[in-house]
Amino acid sequence: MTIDCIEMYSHEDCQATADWLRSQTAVHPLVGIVCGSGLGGLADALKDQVAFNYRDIPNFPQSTVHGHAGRLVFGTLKGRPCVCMQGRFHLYEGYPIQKVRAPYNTHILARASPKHVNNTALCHVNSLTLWNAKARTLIAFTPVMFALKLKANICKVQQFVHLMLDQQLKKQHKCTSCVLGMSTVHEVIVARHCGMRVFALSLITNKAVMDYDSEEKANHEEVLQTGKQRFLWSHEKLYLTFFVFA
Ligand SMILES: O=P(O)(O)O[C@@H]1C[C@H](O)[C@@H](CO)O1
Ligand code: HPA
Repeated sequence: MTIDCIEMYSHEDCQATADWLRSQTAVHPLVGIVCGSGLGGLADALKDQVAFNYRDIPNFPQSTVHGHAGRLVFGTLKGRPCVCMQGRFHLYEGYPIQKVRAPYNTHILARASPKHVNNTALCHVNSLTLWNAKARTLIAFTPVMFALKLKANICKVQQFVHLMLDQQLKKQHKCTSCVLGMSTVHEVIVARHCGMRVFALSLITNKAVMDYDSEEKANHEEVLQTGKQRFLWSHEKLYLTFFVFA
């Protein structure tokens, strides 16, 4: 861990980011949504939008993944102030954990598993590194799944353990009742650490590569495509659901 990392993402830096955003918009969000791959269109549902490119926000990381627009969009949904991240940050982009977690010191997200497994602990990456390393475990998600089943007639909603993998670790686990991801867990840890309530939905986009010997990787185009197709017919209800529990 270098001194640079510590200095770059200090409390003061996060405060400066938050202060800058507050000075630019009168919207004070009650809810924040991190739009995952293929789900950036969620932000388009916001009314009275005020949007910022990540590159214009002080101390903010940049999106490098295809399909992640790199915009922070403030507005209202069903009359409630909200902010959407069109683009999230991943360890596989080469970002240190301080950068991946930076936006959540300031606000949230979107995926659904009541528990998660932080597989990146295997390579000594802890979201609370240099911050509060003692707070390693948590009850991650607000228990809304049963209510969600009643309220939202979207796809099939099921509870799964969310298993986070780095690209390099993709073959290390045989997990039968898991959804796999490359994000979310660090976001949840930091948001919970900050006292936020978290609700996460995972859209199942593809069949995971589970063959230990396979060189195959998740097909990002397939992930984006599935996201777009599902989003087209489900976003109205999805949004209703978010806001019932905000
Ligand atoms: O936004 P997330 O991180 O959920 O998107 C998934 C995981 C990888 O970033 C990418 C793989 O195609 O999509
Ligand atoms: O196949 C996958 N593996 C891990 N994370 C993912 N996120 C979308 N698809 C995948």
